[in-house]
Amino acid sequence: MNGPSRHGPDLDGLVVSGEVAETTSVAGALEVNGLACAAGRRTVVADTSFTIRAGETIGIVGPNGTGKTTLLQVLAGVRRPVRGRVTVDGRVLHTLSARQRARTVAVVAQDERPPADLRAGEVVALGLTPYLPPWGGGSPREQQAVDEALATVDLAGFAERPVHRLSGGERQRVLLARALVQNTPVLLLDEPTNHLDITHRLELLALTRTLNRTVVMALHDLALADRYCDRILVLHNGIAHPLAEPATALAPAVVDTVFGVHALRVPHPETGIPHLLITQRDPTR
Ligand SMILES: Nc1ncnc2c1ncn2[C@@H]1O[C@H](COP(=O)(O)OP(=O)(O)OP(=O)(O)O)[C@@H](O)[C@H]1O
Repeated sequence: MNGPSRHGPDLDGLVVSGEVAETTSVAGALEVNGLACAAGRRTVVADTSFTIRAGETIGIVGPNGTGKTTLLQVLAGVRRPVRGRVTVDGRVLHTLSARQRARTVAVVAQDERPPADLRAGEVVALGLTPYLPPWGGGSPREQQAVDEALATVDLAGFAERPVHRLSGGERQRVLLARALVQNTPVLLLDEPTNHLDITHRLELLALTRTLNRTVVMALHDLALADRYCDRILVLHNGIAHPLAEPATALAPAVVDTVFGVHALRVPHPETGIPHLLITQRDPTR
């Protein structure tokens, strides 16, 4: 993905139909207090409290069905918590209007499928909706924001391509571009590397660290979470472990208990940067 500016696409001061998209370099602090989340009738994450600093990249990991998506939906404000509350920069998320929320939190859901008859550029432009008056849109400035976002995710020139003619990975990157033009202080990504080839997988994770916004993402690949996240939240058996730096959150004993696999943190032979090596419990297998 092509070297983004500080905010991904350059939306600083973007004037959209008379409104200025608000950008604040230090926004996006998230406070979670006594949160309990349920899927259907079942509480999947109980009594969780943590604080995310503005600009941090946070990974949520846990085995299948432990509540990563459910927690992200609550952090996005689209699912109500059973108990507790989420605040973003001091404002209680679930009391915000839909428009205010859409200016605060952008989401790329798991396996999201935009309408097949839209073009890629139209999908990205949906991210500008929170800044538009009714029936607004389509100005050259907005088109420029869409084109810049597409270039950021390495899809320059794809604006006119119908969504049904995109590959799974290209569609995933279009959805990320939509979230980038939304220009929110908080970005929530549910398994964002699904469908991506290894190049775009690594580029996406590197990109999240250059956006100067708070990124919270559910990830299955523990080695990538370890490498690219400032801190990690591990979900297991209905509880969230304390939010901690990767070396603590994914210590070998924790990985063994939660995932039943063997973890070893080894320095990369060329760079010396620690990498998490995951094998079955019997490392010879
Ligand atoms: N609408 C629903 N009604 C009842 N139970 C649900 C509903 N949606 C999800 N669940 C259950 O809630 C639990 C948490 O689901 P969730 O999708 O949040 O987990 P996850 O950690 O994201 O899983 P995965 O890693 O498989 O994507 C699972 O046991 C799931 O079966």
